[in-house]
Amino acid sequence: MSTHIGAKPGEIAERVLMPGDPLRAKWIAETYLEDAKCYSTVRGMLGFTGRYQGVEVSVQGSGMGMPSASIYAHELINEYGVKTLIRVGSCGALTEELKLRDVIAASGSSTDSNMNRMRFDGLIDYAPVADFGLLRTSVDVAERRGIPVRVGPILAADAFYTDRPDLYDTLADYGVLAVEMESAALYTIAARFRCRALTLLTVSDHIKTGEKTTAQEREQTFGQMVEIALDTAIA
Ligand SMILES: O=P(O)(O)O[C@H]1O[C@H](CO)[C@@H](O)[C@H]1O
Ligand SMILES: O=c1cc[nH]c(=O)[nH]1
Repeated sequence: MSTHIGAKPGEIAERVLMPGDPLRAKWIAETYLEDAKCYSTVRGMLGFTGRYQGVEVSVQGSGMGMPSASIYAHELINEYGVKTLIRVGSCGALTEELKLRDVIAASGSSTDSNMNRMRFDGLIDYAPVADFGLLRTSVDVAERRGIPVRVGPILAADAFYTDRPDLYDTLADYGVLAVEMESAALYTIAARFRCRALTLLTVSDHIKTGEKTTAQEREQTFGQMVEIALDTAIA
């Protein structure tokens, strides 16, 4: 096992879906994977491997925020040989062009996190981006399934609760669609270790209208996003 994942070598597939919520990981495994087996319960951050349309796929909870997600992405890639990571998360919409439950494919991820400033010595504003092949496949897959997907940039924020909602409006003026808390770190780590990463999101909250889904809905009802992620993972 690695420091934070209790799997033996070979128990994790090369393709991994990564929700923040470990119970969403359980729901995905139980709903979509054949012969799903739990390979890790360390810290309650559940991980499962099973088969989707005959292909081995794993689902690993990553926790909330970039420090937590970075640990799982790093260990999955460097200790378990994972090559493809697709985050399946919830997000807050920053623009009224989006509504609750819309699905987003995040082409790029701005961030207020200091993690990359440290990485690049404060000298470069690195631009974390999705793997183009995965992004393109996800759009094709969604089209085939008849699921509308909005492709565009998002914000990966350190804080869920902000004192600066005005910055969200400014970002929306620059085309940023939504806010979540992991994608910039995921894209950066995947680039660093030459893996492929994509973030798919479902709008769980609307920052402009105040509408929101329940915790149970965030855990168990974002099926369209998961179906796009699984089809993309095995393509
Ligand atoms: O639903 P998940 O994947 O956890 O994603 C979003 O939800 C959490 C905040 O509620 C953060 O992790 C954010 O990125
Ligand atoms: O990070 C997140 C996730 C969902 N909704 C938000 O407002 N922020």
